[in-house]
Amino acid sequence: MAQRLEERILEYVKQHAAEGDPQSVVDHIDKYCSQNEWAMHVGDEKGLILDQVVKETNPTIVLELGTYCGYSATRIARLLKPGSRLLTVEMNPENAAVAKQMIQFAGVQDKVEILEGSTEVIIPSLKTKYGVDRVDFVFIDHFSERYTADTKLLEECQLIKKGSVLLADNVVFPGAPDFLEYVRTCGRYDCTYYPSHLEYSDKLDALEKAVFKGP
Ligand SMILES: O=c1[nH]cnc2c(O)cc(-c3ccc(F)cc3)c(-c3ccc(F)cc3)c12
Ligand SMILES: [Mg+2]
Repeated sequence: MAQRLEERILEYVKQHAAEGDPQSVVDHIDKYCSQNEWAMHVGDEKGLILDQVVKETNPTIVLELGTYCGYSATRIARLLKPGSRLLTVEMNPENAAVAKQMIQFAGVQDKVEILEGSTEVIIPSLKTKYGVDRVDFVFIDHFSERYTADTKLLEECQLIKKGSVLLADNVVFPGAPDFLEYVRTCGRYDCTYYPSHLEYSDKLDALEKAVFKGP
């Protein structure tokens, strides 16, 4: 029995999912975490909303804050057109190691780059170190306490331009009240609220979409 929950999830995927099939990886993570052990992936219900927003945005450069096991990176990458990239930031090295293997198994490694470190350090280095000019879509799913500061950092670093889409998980549970307040009142975002449920649970949760209108 693997020591860590995240390693048990990876093991289950490797033994049961179809290698090279991102949908199969996503489905098997959902199966394991709804039937065996709860884990904090965005999940299947909120995942369908994520899919819809990714499809309508059709992004070339995606930034994800909070990789965890690579569930949402796999979910997003499976929808990206050829030549597009997903950069995902994870500060926990053990989770990053699991995510690397998960993404490899799913066969989306050519589209996904895992950046190990904290967002406050990595975001300011995206232009210089990772050759990013702008990001078209940001999935915010790391720590709700960092949502507002990192959103302001994306603005200050001029990484988001008119039309860039932010989508934040957990705005109800655990909740991100200052983030909702900021994007809804600063005048620079068009916001949409998507009520849903906490992954693998009947607790209420929601996603917030914030489309940048420009500085
Ligand atoms: O931290 C999270 N990052 C990204 N997504 C999360 C998510 O989708 C769900 C949860 C979550 C966990 C347990 C629970 F009862 C309710 C919600 C968390 C989270 C919150 C506080 C914690 F202390 C540890 C985990 C995160
Ligand atoms: Mg989440």
